[in-house]
This record gives sequence, structure tokens and C-alpha cells, in this order.
Amino acid sequence: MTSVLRADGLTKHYGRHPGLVEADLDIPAGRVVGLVGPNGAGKSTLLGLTSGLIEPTSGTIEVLGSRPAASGSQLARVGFVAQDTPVYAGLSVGDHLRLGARLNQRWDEQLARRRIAQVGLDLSQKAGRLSGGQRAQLALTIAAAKRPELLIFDEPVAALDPLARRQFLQHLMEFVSELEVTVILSSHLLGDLERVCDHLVLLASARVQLAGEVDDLLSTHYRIVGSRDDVAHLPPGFDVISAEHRGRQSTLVVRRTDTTPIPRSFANAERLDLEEMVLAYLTRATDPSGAASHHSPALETLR
Ligand SMILES: Nc1ncnc2c1ncn2[C@@H]1O[C@H](COP(=O)(O)OP(=O)(O)OP(=O)(O)O)[C@@H](O)[C@H]1O
Repeated sequence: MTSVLRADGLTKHYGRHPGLVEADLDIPAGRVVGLVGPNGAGKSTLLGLTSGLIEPTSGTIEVLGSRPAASGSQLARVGFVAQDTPVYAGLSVGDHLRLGARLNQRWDEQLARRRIAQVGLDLSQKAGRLSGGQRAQLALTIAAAKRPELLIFDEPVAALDPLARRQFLQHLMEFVSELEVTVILSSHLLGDLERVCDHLVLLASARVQLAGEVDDLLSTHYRIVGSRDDVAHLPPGFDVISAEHRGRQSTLVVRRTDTTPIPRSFANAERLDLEEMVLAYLTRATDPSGAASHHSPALETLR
């Protein structure tokens, strides 16, 4: 398995404030990675470390086999689109393409022109007059025309309306299949990520709470309902991620860590969807007592 990103004990402190603490990650090539977490979780910090914009305080990170931004050729292999998809307001769409061609050795002019036409952008229009959705499409086109091996987006769709979000993600997926690129996409919007991601990294409180292939994660997490007594006698092989108690009944989200079968007393065990699984981990991160709080601000930002 070729790794696109490997992190070992990766830590970044801003003064005494933790941005990211002891992150261990191994992200395989060819994935669309959803980087999820509430405000202040450390998503931008991880993306900044990945793109070489910031340096770790301790620990190591390797991107495409070397230190981030270690050389010009390494930089060319990574496309980074920062929050709010910045463009040069005074330059036209065509100027952006000319600039892209001048600055990037691997620039794919044909791809850039074709995509600009497909999304209906006018080459002579000033970027400052584009809508949020059009600006995001321009930024995506420029990043993809660099022909990177890794494309990183920091919350590209947060400010877009649902239709523009859908169109952006649809074009992103077309690029993914055309370019065979790995994509890391940070977002608060779990519904969007569920449609496009096959690998998940969940951050909260500056720590990695969960990471792995989405299918593997979903196949090992269950919601089980039982009496407090059943729950108290859950066999080893199950990690309790969150627990909610009502009267004598308890509802748990558990992760099966080995091949132990689910006890018969939990005949009603159900698989979770991505959103339910993520919310269980965030409940744990924001309320380690395990009592599910559905009013947590950290959870609300992700709904
Ligand atoms: N330049 C900085 N100086 C001091 N603290 C910072 C700085 N940048 C980030 N932090 C802190 O580091 C932590 C992680 O921030 P980060 O921006 O990485 O989170 P995030 O998950 O991207 O948040 P958001 O979703 O709000 O963009 C937060 O507590 C934040 O306050």
C-alpha cells in the first residue's frame, strides 16, 4: 500500500495552545479523505502541516514520501485550496489560467479550458465578480490543472448553497476519476462527505479521534440497546464509544475490536451511518462521561 500521508506523533502548538496533538495517521493513495471535526478541532492545522505552510512542534509528517514542501518538485505534486477558495479579484478568469500556466510546470491547459467551459465560466470575467460557487469552481480547476498527486481543500463548500455544493463535489469527483488523484477534503458538512469519501479522519480537541477506511469503520460499529445489566456485562472485544441511559434501558454505540460475536441479549444491534458514528465519537470527545448531550455546540456545528 502506498501512503500519501504518514504522520507519527505529529504535534503543533501555537505558543502554549494545542493545535494538533500526537497525531498518528497513514492515508493510502487514491482515496477521497474526509477530514471532519468541529470548530477548532485542528483541521486547518493538519492541512497546514500537510502542505508545508506550518512546521510541526514535534513528531514527523511525510507527504508523498518526503517532508512537506521539501522542494519545488514536491510542491508541484500537491495542490492546496485554502478556506474561502481565494482568487485574485482584479484578474479575469483567463488571467488566472495564464498565471497558472506560467507558475506550474505540469500545467494542463487543455483540462483547464475544458473545465472552465463545462462549468460555464466566461474567460473575460473578473474573478472578483464571480459568485461563491463560481469562485470555488475556478479554484478547483486551477488546483486540478496543476496535475497534482494530492489535492487538499480546506472547507471548500462551507459558504456555498446546497446546489453549488453538489455541483462542486460532482466536479471534484469527476477530477478524481480522471486524474487518479488523492483528495483530502475538510468539512463540517457530514452529509456531503458521506457521499464522496472513502477514508475518514475525525479530529476533536486537537486529537485524532478516529481514522480509517469508511467501509471498515462502518462494519465494526453498532448501536445496541439493552438493560443496564446486559450492558454492564458486555464481553471484552467491544469498546463503548457513547452511552445514553433512560430508566433501566441503555443505548450504546460500540466498536467491535475483534471477532467476538455480539451477545444474544443484543438481538437488536444495528449498523450506524457515517453521521451517527461521527457524532458518537464527538459526544465522547466533548462529554467523556459518556452521557450523550445533543445540545453540545461542538456537535451542532457538524449537523
Ligand atoms: N495562529 C494561531 N494562533 C493561536 N492558536 C491557533 C492558531 N491557529 C489555530 N489555533 C488554535 O488551534 C486550534 C485548532 O485550530 P484549527 O484552525 O486548526 O481548527 P479547525 O478544525 O480548522 O477549526 P475551524 O473549523 O473553525 O476552521 C484551535 O484551538 C485554534 O484556536
